[in-house]
Amino acid sequence: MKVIIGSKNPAKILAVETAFSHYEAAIMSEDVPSGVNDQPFSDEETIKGAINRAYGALQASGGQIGIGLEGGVQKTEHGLFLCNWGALAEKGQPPIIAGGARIPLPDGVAVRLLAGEELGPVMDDYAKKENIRKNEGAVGIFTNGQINRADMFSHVMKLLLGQYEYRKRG
Ligand SMILES: O=P(O)(O)OP(=O)(O)OP(=O)(O)OC[C@H]1O[C@@H](n2cnc3c(O)ncnc32)[C@H](O)[C@@H]1O
Ligand SMILES: [Mg+2]
Repeated sequence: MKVIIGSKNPAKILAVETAFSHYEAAIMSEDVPSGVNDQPFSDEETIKGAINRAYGALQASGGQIGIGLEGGVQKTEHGLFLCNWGALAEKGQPPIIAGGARIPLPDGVAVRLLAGEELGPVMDDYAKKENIRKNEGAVGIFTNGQINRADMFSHVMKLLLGQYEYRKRG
């Protein structure tokens, strides 16, 4: 089985590799457009990004499965929350979709996103580190390392793969 991830982000790639570790799967990655804003601002937009990446990866490759993982934020009455979504695409089938863990962002980060900045660079600036988005992620910083970005996307991947297996059972 050939699986293509629609991103070159190492945290996303690690999550997909971990999820498929019990499969005889060749895992590849391709930088495909999400078709949404670089900083998605709702669950709806983030899901669309994940689906677009999944089908984009499938089309780019001739593989059997395309995976799209997308990060965004969602406004709530309790503040701006991180949101993460995943999609699994198979040719001729509707997408399989799953959501990830969510936590609120501190006001100091939220105001900058609301002013139009992207979370990736804002996080590096806020935490005085580099490439957080490719490593522990915002979720890793604000959970004191309890859940990093790959862990969080690994959970999304299990939810996707489990639904895929259930579909295959018929
Ligand atoms: O290369 P791609 O796959 O695009 O990976 P990305 O890190 O940009 O991730 P997304 O496009 O899925 O995320 C949308 C935006 O949110 C940022 N982002 C999302 N989750 C993050 C996290 O946990 N830590 C830091 N930045 C994050 C990211 O840098 C983008 O600005
Ligand atoms: Mg991005």
